[in-house]
Amino acid sequence: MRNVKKARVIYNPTSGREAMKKALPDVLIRLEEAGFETSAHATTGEGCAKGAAALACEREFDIIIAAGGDGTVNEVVDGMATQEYRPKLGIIPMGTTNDFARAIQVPRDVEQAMDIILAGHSKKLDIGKVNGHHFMNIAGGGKITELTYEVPSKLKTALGQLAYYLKGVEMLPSIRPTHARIEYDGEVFEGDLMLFLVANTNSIGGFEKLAPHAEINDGYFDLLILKSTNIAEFIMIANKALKGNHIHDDHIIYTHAKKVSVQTEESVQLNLDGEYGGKLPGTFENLYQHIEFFMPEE
Ligand SMILES: Nc1ncnc2c1ncn2[C@@H]1O[C@H](COP(=O)(O)OP(=O)(O)OP(=O)(O)O)[C@@H](O)[C@H]1O
Repeated sequence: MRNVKKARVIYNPTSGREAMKKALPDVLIRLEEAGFETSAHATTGEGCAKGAAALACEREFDIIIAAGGDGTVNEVVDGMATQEYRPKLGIIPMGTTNDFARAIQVPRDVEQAMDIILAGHSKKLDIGKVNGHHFMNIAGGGKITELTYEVPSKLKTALGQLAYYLKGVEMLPSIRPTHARIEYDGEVFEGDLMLFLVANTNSIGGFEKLAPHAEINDGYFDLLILKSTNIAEFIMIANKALKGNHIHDDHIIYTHAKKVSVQTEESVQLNLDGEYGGKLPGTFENLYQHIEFFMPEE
């Protein structure tokens, strides 16, 4: 009997104003027409996409398609990362934030995203791991990064990314530095910092130039440490960051690293791809070319 290839679509029915509910039949038809035996899994809440992705690996699907926002892609990657067999992964960006899709040049258009998957060009990309969780874009900590998930998700949906910034500005006066020790590939920073970021891509919620040298398949993170500043300096550096000019500032350490260990005296939350990711301490490891993604040919 002919060996038919199998595709599993894992989608968040609530993301992007429920857009996938309407798009799903066409997605399934296109996959079937391309020769895939296709099935779909609608997520029901937190952790669901992770479990579905792990199962699709165990059942040896040929491809997985994650349809949703960064949260859904993160869960799918997290579910796949610990599996021995990992199918190729396609993305249909549907969320409020689709930073990772943007990083790999997958447009927020179902037809075009499907064109990319069915064209079949794929690339093995790095992902990050910390304390047993995985991330594709960015991990970070420090009082400022704790802002992002204090924005209620309803507000996030209604106002999109603007909500992050409004909340950020409102919170600025309460941002304090944190004492930390960071070891990165044999070097050490010890001192007060406002935030640290461990970036895998340069696509970070509107700040496209925050980690301007980040390459997604080189086995390295971009590590960015913002040392202690006052509010005026902080705003000045944030403005520079919009253009990528912050990396030469005296308050910034910006370098490459494969492995980064962070310890803090006080309790600091971790942010993984924009969501709460547990607490420090943590050791960030770059998993070199760990997952193969469908993406446009360069
Ligand atoms: N059926 C569901 N109902 C409610 N929440 C869900 C459902 N399925 C998944 N989720 C939650 O949605 C999160 C991912 O959202 P995703 O990133 O795909 O979309 P989004 O539009 O960016 O979401 P948000 O507006 O919350 O940022 C998952 O981590 C999960 O907790």
